[in-house]
Parts: sequence; structure tokens; C-alpha cells
Amino acid sequence: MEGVDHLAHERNRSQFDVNDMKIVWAGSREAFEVSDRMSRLVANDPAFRKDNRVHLTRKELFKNTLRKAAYAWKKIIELKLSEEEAGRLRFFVDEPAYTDLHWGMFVPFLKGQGTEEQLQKWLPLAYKMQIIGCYAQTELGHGSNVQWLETTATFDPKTDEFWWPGGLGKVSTHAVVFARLITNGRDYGVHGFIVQIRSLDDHSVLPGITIGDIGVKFGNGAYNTMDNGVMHFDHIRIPRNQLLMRFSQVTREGKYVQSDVPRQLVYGTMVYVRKTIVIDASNALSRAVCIATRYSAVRRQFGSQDGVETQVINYKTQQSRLFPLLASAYAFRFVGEWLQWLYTDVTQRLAANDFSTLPEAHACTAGLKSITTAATADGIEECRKLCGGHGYLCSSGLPELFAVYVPACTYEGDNVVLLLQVARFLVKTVSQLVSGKKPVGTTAYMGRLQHLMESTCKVQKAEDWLNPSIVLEAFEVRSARMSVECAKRLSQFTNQEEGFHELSPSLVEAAVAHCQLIIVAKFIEKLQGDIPGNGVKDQLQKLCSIYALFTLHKHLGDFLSTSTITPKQASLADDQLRSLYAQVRPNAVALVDAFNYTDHYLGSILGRYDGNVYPNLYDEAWKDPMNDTAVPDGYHEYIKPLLKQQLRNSRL
Ligand SMILES: CC(C)(COP(=O)(O)OP(=O)(O)OC[C@H]1O[C@@H](n2cnc3c(N)ncnc32)[C@H](O)[C@@H]1OP(=O)(O)O)[C@@H](O)C(=O)NCCC(=O)NCCSC(=O)/C=C/CC(=O)O
Ligand SMILES: Cc1cc2nc3c(=O)[nH]c(=O)nc-3n(C[C@H](O)[C@H](O)[C@H](O)COP(=O)(O)OP(=O)(O)OC[C@H]3O[C@@H](n4cnc5c(N)ncnc54)[C@H](O)[C@@H]3O)c2cc1C
Repeated sequence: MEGVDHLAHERNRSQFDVNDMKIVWAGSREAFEVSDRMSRLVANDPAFRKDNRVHLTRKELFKNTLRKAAYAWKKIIELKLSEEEAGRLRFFVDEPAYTDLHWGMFVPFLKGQGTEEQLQKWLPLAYKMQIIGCYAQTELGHGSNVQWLETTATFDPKTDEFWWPGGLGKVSTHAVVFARLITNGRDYGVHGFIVQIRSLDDHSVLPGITIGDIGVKFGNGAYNTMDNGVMHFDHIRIPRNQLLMRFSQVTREGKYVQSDVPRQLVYGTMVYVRKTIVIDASNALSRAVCIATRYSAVRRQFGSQDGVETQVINYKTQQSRLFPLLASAYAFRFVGEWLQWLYTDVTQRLAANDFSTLPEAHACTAGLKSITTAATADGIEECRKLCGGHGYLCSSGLPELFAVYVPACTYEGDNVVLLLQVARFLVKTVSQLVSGKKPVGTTAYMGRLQHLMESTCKVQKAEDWLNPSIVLEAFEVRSARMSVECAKRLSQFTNQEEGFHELSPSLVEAAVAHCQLIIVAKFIEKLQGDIPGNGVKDQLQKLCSIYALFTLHKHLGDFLSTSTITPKQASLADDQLRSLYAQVRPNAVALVDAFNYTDHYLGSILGRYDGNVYPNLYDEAWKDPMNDTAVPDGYHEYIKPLLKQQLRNSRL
């Protein structure tokens, strides 16, 4: 029945104030207000309709995305929205588009790498969208290995193929292009250039440049709203001052001048985007968990008592699959908040030419991007399975969410390649202990190595696993012992690079252990701070324990093989986990209501706020074009003759 809240009984059971939790999830009351207003503005405007995406052809889909992006831009101007409001509006439009790369990579790269003079020229054009930019770094032959990019930019004192860049295929007029800078016969490695690729008069591709779309990508709808492109340069010429010269210059005479900064600053935009991808992971996972939790509370199957079947959310197996994902969504939110702080701090230090925390920023953004995207991609697929057959319908919202999300494990740095960067950072940290260098930041725990190597876990009863200090120490011991073991095995190789290559699977596991420790530590830190709201902190403490103990359970091999805990303590952790699931159960629907997602944004019949699933699932089926006629296309050509032939055969 429309208008009835079929989940009211669930909402009445919750033991905390969901409106207070909405503020904590949003980050502040102001952030909540902006988000709530923008999500409703989008949900209530039919121009942002998205339930028809899966029925559109690729060209219709793309044109529809251009229409929405132009309409959104018009709204932003008309309503004089702030940068924050505009960003939230684009988020709730929920459609990968060229604007993501224009605002998410092209503009940040200009801001990070341009000189004052270059910013004055290019930023006003980009802010007013008088030029549209993309980020062209990946080539057909190289994406991960940036140092081996093959496009060259040779300085001519007298007077290159990109693959993947989002927005490149059909829309962008300009590109940030990565190429090897060659001047006076010497290769100075990869630098960033701004290159005009299309005419601002008729959008034609400029001479010497070939551009196209790379073709259909995974899934219906999904990333096919984005014109990821292919571009080939054939000896084009650009002015010298289109080398972005904040950190290195080429003089009019062709002399290369490198200011005294780490060359990795040219990678600054990737660090910036990896940081944002962690919060994006929390957004995507919370969306899938919201759908799966509400549907699990609606769905009844087997186990009937007095003629009423059991809600599937009451099965322990459903809880053991769903609640860790709920906890992870909150965990990734809070580590993403901390990462934003770290990034701001590093940026302020860079402005003062303090590069001391650059390695930490690189390791944290790389590692946390890797493990949160991997867990989220797996988590969205698990949420689909938690919804049984209906989870496989596009009207559940889950297949398209999965298809649009999974490239996050690849773009902005392949997850394994990035974890290997973290492993290098850890091995270096351990090796520097010998020389007396005090580890700081997220590796500070390595400074207590002696203690961590000798420590024994104090758990004697299940409740002991609720003690944050005990949990934190267990994760520190596991990570420290794995890193030390890798460093020890590596030291037995005469060729360190060969050893690193040989031991890379174990090194990746040590990197994961370190990054999971960061997530647990930041969740605990969050709870040590002021958490306003009735019953809110208590719920978050339960979710923090669930994230930590589920992670311990999932990586039990590490904890046992490093003697961090005993099998008995592992069993006590499982007991505590089950108890925590029972405590979260009455609050589960309210905990996902706290994400404050509109039905429009969720795009899911299963995840409707009112839980009125079945009538709407049934009605949705009839909207499919397949049901336009009772007799399907093809009947007369292929079915009728077959049936007639079979009838004749049976009479012979
Ligand atoms: C894999 C990378 C990081 C290797 O970089 P490379 O220059 O080869 O460095 P080394 O491994 O030799 O390390 C040298 C040194 O530099 C440090 N370092 C590396 N990267 C950074 C960084 N970003 N910030 C700070 N420091 C860094 C490293 O730690 C070493 O330090 P030492 O002290 O040990 O010397 C690199 O090739 C890379 O990042 N590859 C991934 C490429 C990538 O992410 N591409 C993204 C393209 S854009 C995209 O995908 C857009 C998607 C948008 C969408 O649609 O959403
Ligand atoms: C949807 C999408 C959007 C994108 N948008 C953009 C964009 O806007 N601009 C842009 O420039 N690029 C973009 N990219 C490209 C993306 O950045 C690259 O695909 C990504 O960096 C991975 O690089 P690769 O494709 O070379 O993978 P590869 O590195 O070739 O990975 C292939 C396999 O090799 C493994 N591997 C590679 N090196 C090592 C190593 N040293 N040790 C162990 N294993 C290794 C990887 O783990 C992986 O399993 C996009 C990609 C996608 C999917």
C-alpha cells in the first residue's frame, strides 16, 4: 500500500536518535543541510530522471548525460550555488560524466602545477567552463608505470597515443597531457602540459590530433555515460608556456630548470584523487548496504512461527555477511575524514616547502584507496547476493552500482601496484629503525617494536575484545610482525629489487595489515572525541568493534601465524562478534536511514524508504519495453513456424 511505512516496526526499535546520526555521517550540521537540500533538489526534478538508463542505446545514454550535465550547470549558475553545493548536486545526479574529470582532475592539476601567471590565464576559463578539460596520462602501453610513458614533448628552440582519459572521447576541448620532456637532447622524464585538442569555435579536432571514444565498457549504463577516449598526437606543436611550470621550467633558450622539490610533486593530482576515492568508497558501500539492509528487513523466507515466516535479516548468516559491510561503510567514512585532514596538512606543509610528510601522504592515500575500493567492490556484490534473485534485477539498483563502481580498483592506480608502494614504505621504515630514525605518523607504532614483538594478547573472555586498547594492540602487533618478517626475509637477498619482486605477495599482505590498522585506529580515535547525539556513540562503538573483529576473523591466518593471538582468543572474538550482531540488529534499519539517501539517489525498488517492495517490483516489470506487446517481436518469423512444424511432425 502506497504511503504506508512497511519498515515502521524496524524504525521504532532503534536505540539512538537517527537525526543525530545523520549529522555524524554527514560530518557536520552544515554539511548535512547542504547534502539534504541538494539531494532533494535533484530527486524532485524530473530532468534528473535515471530509471530509464538501462534501456538507452550508448549514444542516447551519452547524449542524455550531456543534457543532464548542461542542465546541472545551468542550475548551479541560476541558483548561485557554492562550490560545495555544486559538488553535492553533481554527486546526487549520480552519473559519471566529463564534468567529473574537468572538476576532479583537470582543475586540481592546473591549481597544483601551474605558475601564478598560468593560473591567471587558465583557471578563469576552466571555472566558467569556457574550456572543458580531461587528464591524459595513461597510454595504450602504460598506465601504472608512469615513468615509462612514451609520449614525448621535445622543446624546439626554433618551433605523440593516449588511452582511457575520461571526457576525452567527445567532449573535452583541452587536456592535461603527460609527456617526457626533452630539451637540448636530454630526457627530463614525465611532465604535465596543457594542450588544446578541439576548436572552441566548432568543436572540430585540431590538426595533428586524432580523438575518439574507446568503446562500450562493462555493464549497462554505468560508466558508459562517460566518453573515455583515445587520442593520438602526430607531431603537434604547443607554446613553451603550456608546460606547467610551478616546479620545473624550460627557459626561452631551452635550458631545463628544476626547483628544489621532489619530482613526485608532478603526481600531486593522483594523491588528491586517491584521497577523495576513500570517501567515495564509503558512499558507494553505504548505498549498497542501505538497499540490502532494508530489503533484508522486508524479505521473509522459511522459519515460520505462528504462520509468519522469518525476516531474512534475523538469520545469523545474513547478519554475518551484512553487518560487517555496514560497519565498513562507517569505518571508511571516518578514515576518509582523517585522510582529508592529512591531505590538507601535507598541502599546507608543501606550501612552506616542508616535504617531510609527503611519503606518509603517498603511502596512506595509495594504501587506503586500495583496500577501501577492493572491500567496497566486493561488498556491493555481496549486497546483491544478500538480496537473492531480486538483487540481480536492474531495478534493485545493485548491478549498475557494481558496474559503475568496480573500475575504482583500477583507476587512479591499480590496487596491487599501490599496495606495493605501501610495502616499499614499510620496508624502508623498518630498515631505518636500525639507524635510529624515529617512525612518525601512521608508522609511529613501529617505534615500540621491541614491545610489539614480545607482547601477548590479554584477552581472557569475549568481552575483553570490546576494549579498544586490546584491539588496537592486536592490530599493531600483527602488522609490525608481518613487516619485520618481510624485512628479515628481504635482507637475505643480495639483490634487494629481486628480493622485493620474489616476496611481493607477502609484502602486499603486510601492506594490507598496515592499512587495516590505520582504519581501526582512526575509528577508535573518532570515538575518543566528542560524539553528540542520543545513543549515537554507543552504536558507533558497536560498529567499530564489528569492523575490527570481522577483519580479524577474515585475516585470522595472519593473527595466528604471527602468534598475535591464540586459537582460543580467536574463538572468543567470534563469540563477541555474534553478540555484537544481535545488538546491532534492532538498529540496522535506522543505521542505514542515517545515510539520508533519497529513493531517487538509491535508484532501487528493494531499497525504498517505505519498504513497499513487492507491488512496486511488479509494477516496474511492466514498464520494460519487452512488455509493450503481448506477442513478442520474432514470434511470426521464428516461433510460429517452429510450433507449426512440430505439430505436423507429431501427426506423421
Ligand atoms: C606506481 C608509481 C607510484 C611509481 O612511481 P615512480 O615514479 O616510478 O616511483 P617509484 O616507485 O620509483 O618511487 C620513487 C619514489 O617516489 C615516491 N612516490 C611515488 N609516487 C608518489 C606520489 N604520488 N607522491 C609522493 N611520493 C611518491 C615513492 O614512494 C618513492 O619514494 P622513495 O623514498 O622510496 O624513493 C606511479 O607510477 C603511479 O602513481 N602509477 C599509477 C598511475 C595512476 O594512478 N594513474 C591514474 C591516471 S588518472 C585516472 O586513472 C583517472 C580516473 C578518473 C576516473 O574516471 O575516475
Ligand atoms: C573507468 C576508467 C577510467 C579511467 N580514467 C582515466 C583518466 O581519466 N585518465 C587517465 O590518464 N587514465 C585513466 N584510466 C586509466 C587507469 O588510470 C589505468 O588503467 C590504471 O592506472 C592501471 O594501469 P594499467 O591499465 O596500465 O594496468 P597495468 O599496470 O597494466 O595492470 C595490469 C596487471 O598488471 C599488474 N601489475 C602492473 N605492474 C605491476 C608490478 N610492478 N608488480 C606487480 N603487478 C603489477 C597489475 O596489478 C594488474 O593486475 C582509467 C581507467 C578506467 C578503468
